[in-house]
Amino acid sequence: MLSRCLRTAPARQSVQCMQQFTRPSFVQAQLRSYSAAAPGDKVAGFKGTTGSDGKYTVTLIEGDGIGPEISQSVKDIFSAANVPIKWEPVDVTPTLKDGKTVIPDEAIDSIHRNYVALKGPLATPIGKGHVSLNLTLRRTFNLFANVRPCKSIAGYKTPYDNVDTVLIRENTEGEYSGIEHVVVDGVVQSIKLITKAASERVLRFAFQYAQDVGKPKLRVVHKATIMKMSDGLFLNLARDISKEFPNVEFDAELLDNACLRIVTDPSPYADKVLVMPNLYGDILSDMCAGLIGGLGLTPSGNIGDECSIFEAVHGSAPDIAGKGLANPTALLLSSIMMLQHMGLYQHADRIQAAIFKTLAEGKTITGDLGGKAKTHEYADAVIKNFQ
Ligand SMILES: NC(=O)C1=CN([C@@H]2O[C@H](COP(=O)(O)OP(=O)(O)OC[C@H]3O[C@@H](n4cnc5c(N)ncnc54)[C@H](O)[C@@H]3O)[C@@H](O)[C@H]2O)C=CC1
Ligand SMILES: O=C(O)CCC(=O)C(=O)O
Ligand SMILES: [Mg+2]
Repeated sequence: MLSRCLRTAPARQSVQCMQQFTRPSFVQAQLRSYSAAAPGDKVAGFKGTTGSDGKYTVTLIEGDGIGPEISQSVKDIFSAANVPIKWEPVDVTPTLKDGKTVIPDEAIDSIHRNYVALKGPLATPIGKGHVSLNLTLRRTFNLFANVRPCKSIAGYKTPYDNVDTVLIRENTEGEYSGIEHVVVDGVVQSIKLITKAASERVLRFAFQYAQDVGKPKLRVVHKATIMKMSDGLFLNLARDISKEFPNVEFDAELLDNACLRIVTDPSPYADKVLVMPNLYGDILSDMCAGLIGGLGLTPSGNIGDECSIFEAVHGSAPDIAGKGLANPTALLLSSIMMLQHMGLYQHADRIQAAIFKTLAEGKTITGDLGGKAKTHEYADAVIKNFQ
């Protein structure tokens, strides 16, 4: 890719091309070409290295609610598959420092050290209490792009069997900036912050992603008719950056229309990557999950230049927590994205094949999919399906 960039880019773009080249390996990983990770090897983009035991260390945040149950499934399956990683569990229970919510230094240091983490869902109190730890982690590590793929599961019947969307959500600002204040009693203001820097960063990532994964159409989902300045800036920057990617077809669609059209007929979205400001990606990704069978099935990757954190799209599911009812597939598929990011393609492919086989058989699936299996029974079935 670097040589292509240097060949085709005008001088003013060469710095950008270098930045593209140093983007995390997740994009390249999605090409699914196998690359062996030997002890000490450096996989392009992912900076972690194996220890003397030949294993990578990965930070594990088990999370709240169903988090420990679904994390256990990932641990059991990885252990049965002999994946060469060691988990480093960390506690992210927040503390107050100078009036601000902070995540313990040990957890932050662990992610900095390992460059990669798998995270269970973290609950956020409604209306008051600490700020979202999920957002805090994304901001702390500058995880600027949240990649949320959503694909129909073979054998699991839903109204459409051809859903294949990839949403890339700006992950550090927008409506999630958390800048809110009382203007006068009874009037509050919440600021949607859109910056050129953060927008350009996620847009370039999205164009590059679309090009690399063979979905060479990028669509910006926006509401620049109403938010003329904020979404307008995002959209205009996308138009400008599209000129750097002549091989990627670019267009734009209003958010409300995109919602209507995806639920009416998802097939025109299968050859595109969608990129959008933060809140739109949050909502649209839950909506797409609904089309394939629910939140128990959709993974995500929070991608940064240094570190990346992989997590399910769903939350802590307090309604089913502690009962062994949770579907661990979403976190498992997130861990597959993580393995691809780390260059461990063979392990990723093997586990992924076993997951899809188990779901397609339909004998040992969890209650959200109409089955009767407990979380651990489903995990055991996945292990039995290893080739
Ligand atoms: N990235 C994260 O860590 C996220 C955290 N949250 C937090 O999670 C908490 C609960 O949020 P909710 O709105 O209830 O959303 P939720 O995603 O936790 O649950 C929504 C519905 O989906 C079901 N569900 C979710 N995951 C499932 C799974 N793996 N298997 C089977 N069913 C599953 C739940 O039982 C519930 O009926 C909140 O405190 C919220 O702030 C919400 C979304 C993302
Ligand atoms: O942090 C939270 O409480 C919710 C985050 C969320 O919904 C998401 O990341 O999709
Ligand atoms: Mg959400």
